[in-house]
Amino acid sequence: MMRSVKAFAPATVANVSCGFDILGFPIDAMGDYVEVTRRDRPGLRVVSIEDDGGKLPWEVEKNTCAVAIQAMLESYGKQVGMDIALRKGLPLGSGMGSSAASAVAALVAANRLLGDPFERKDLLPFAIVAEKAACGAGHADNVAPSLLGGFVLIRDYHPLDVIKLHVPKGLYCTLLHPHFELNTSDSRSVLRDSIPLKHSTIQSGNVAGFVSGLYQEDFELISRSMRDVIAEPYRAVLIPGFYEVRESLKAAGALGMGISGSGPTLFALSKGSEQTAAMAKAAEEIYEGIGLGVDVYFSAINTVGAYVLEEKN
Ligand SMILES: Nc1ncnc2c1ncn2[C@@H]1O[C@H](COP(=O)(O)OP(=O)(O)OP(=O)(O)O)[C@@H](O)[C@H]1O
Ligand SMILES: N[C@@H](CCO)C(=O)O
Repeated sequence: MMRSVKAFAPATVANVSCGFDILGFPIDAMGDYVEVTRRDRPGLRVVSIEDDGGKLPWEVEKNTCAVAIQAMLESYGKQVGMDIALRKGLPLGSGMGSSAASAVAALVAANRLLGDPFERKDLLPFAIVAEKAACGAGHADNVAPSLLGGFVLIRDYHPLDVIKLHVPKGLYCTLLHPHFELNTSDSRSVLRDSIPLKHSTIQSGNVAGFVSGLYQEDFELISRSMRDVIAEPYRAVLIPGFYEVRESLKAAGALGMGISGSGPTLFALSKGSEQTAAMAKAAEEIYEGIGLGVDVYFSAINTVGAYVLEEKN
């Protein structure tokens, strides 16, 4: 019987401009690490949290690692005692799916500790419960790609219908993380409850175009489809320099760009990695001008999702 398991879950870009709450992909560049260790008594404990600046909750009903594992154990039907150790590789409130990565890494580790009773896709509802605990909304467009890898479409939430999409060769992602926090719940609160019919038409056309572009490996179609009329117009005002950075990234060769998840990180897709240095330089100059530090990450699209790093007997 396994005594402890450590797993990694990648950061994710949710929405991908046109797919609000229904589209996302993971990146290779970074993620969260969770180790779960069996204990003699039933019950979960968060025993360590590193690299969170002391900001994350240790309570099992609040930390997404524990919330997710608890939901899994309820479905498993047996209370197994586990100690949970979390190392944050992702900045908080960044728009890179940080709460999701914690939950997914915890689930993959705990599932393996139990001998993998759940298939990968069957862990998703437990991760959604955790996401709801963290930001008030049970959106799956961070947890699903972090768990499954590649572009993932959430066709429906009730019941869950999640589809892994084709990843074209040579598609590359640049992430720009300006140094301030924007919580998902805050940037969801600026959104409208209803959208005009014409916006629904525009958005549906673009999400269909984007998915077709992936399968046809048609980078021009992907580029044309990266437009968001639902969330971006309301959220852009929360992100200093958004429109300037957008113009500079496009001029430097991005296929398209947008807000990663709920921001403030911005992402750009490109064909290959040749343009990424120019994109980063252009954006860095703009952020410097507005007095904001920025971290830049380059990554291929992660196609495998979360994985087990280490098992101890
Ligand atoms: N392991 C965790 N347990 C509990 N809360 C967490 C955990 N990791 C992050 N959070 C919190 O969850 C909230 C949701 O933010 P999160 O950091 O996931 O958003 P994000 O990185 O901006 O991602 P996105 O916009 O892509 O959802 C933040 O308040 C963050 O501090
Ligand atoms: N789809 C979610 C993702 C949050 O990362 C949102 O845009 O609020």
